[in-house]
Amino acid sequence: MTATFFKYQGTGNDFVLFDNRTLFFPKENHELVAFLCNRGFGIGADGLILLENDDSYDFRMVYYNADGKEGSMCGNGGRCVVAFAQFLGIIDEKTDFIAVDGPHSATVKGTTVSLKMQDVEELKTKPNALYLNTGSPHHVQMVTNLEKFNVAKEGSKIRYGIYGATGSNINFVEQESKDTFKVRTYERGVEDETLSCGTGVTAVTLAMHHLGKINDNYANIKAMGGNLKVEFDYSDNTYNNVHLIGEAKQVFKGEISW
Ligand SMILES: N[C@@H](CCC[C@H](N)C(=O)O)C(=O)O
Repeated sequence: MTATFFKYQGTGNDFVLFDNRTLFFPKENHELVAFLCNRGFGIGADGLILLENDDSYDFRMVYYNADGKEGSMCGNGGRCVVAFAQFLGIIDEKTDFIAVDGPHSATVKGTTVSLKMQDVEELKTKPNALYLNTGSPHHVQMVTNLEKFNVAKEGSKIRYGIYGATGSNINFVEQESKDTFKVRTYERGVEDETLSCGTGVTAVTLAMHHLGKINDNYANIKAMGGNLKVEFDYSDNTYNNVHLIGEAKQVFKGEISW
């Protein structure tokens, strides 16, 4: 069959998107998803997102990692699917949608999307690191000289060595100033470093607050593919009103046959 696809990116985390409101996409064909995400043989992306109808929300987001398997929540993908929903005329500037980790609200202003993430209660201490779930599982580790750090090698070692078959996304972070952090992420399901990871920079921000490295209720994050801001409130040992804010852009539209 031949289908129209859209390519979006959020700070360099890139996705193939399909409007699947007619449910045409063969969702159980994981080899097809991996092919579409393949940078040599397919369209090329870190993940694939289906926008579908939902009875209770504006739309449903279904997310697959580049390996073809359905993933946990994708923060940058969430921002991209909100921009896509606006492009399709499903929403205006505000939305409530449903994803694998539950409901999300979001607002769009120009190309900037602010996405509300799940509340976070539990941060686990690991040797030299913290582990938390922001919709996806994340290991957060501070390093020095992040620019020279071998993220792919060290990330893969930790992802398989510490977290076993289920795995985790692995974030390396270096503080640049009072409220600004540089972050590089090894993504599970891509099994490589990506240019940015939304649930990852969210996890980094909450972890940095937990470690007393942030005094205010926000952090500016410099990912490899651009800048993001994470805002949050903290009360009763819970991080709530967590927002991931940054650009999400349509890159191109095309047709693909399989
Ligand atoms: N790129 C994503 C994270 C996607 C989820 C992840 N790779 C997983 O399933 O573990 C983001 O922006 O949050």
